[in-house]
Amino acid sequence: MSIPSIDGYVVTEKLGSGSYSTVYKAYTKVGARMTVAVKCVDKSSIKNSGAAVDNLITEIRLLKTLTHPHIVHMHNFTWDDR
Ligand SMILES: Nc1ncnc2c1ncn2[C@@H]1O[C@H](COP(=O)(O)OP(=O)(O)OP(=O)(O)O)[C@@H](O)[C@H]1O
Repeated sequence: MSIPSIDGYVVTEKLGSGSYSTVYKAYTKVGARMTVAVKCVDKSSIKNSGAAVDNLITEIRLLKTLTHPHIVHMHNFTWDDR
């Protein structure tokens, strides 16, 4: 996946990748430049796998609710065409 364009963020480099995702380093455009990790899941990579879609939705649902110093905090979630 090429470096994605994401509203509100300047994406600077690739940090790593998982089974269905690529994670990028980015910072917020507005206000203090908060550095974040942006996890991008390519829809085409999961469209034929019901289990992968279920896992993704579970991950999003859990990360929305979990607050713990040893668990990464999800600030934002969005869909786009890809
Ligand atoms: N918050 C983060 N900060 C820095 N690097 C990260 C962060 N989150 C993920 N990464 C990097 O991106 C890689 C892939 O992240 P991802 O969350 O998809 O991994 P995973 O959950 O281990 O993969 P899988 O989906 O295969 O289980 C990680 O191994 C790590 O190198």
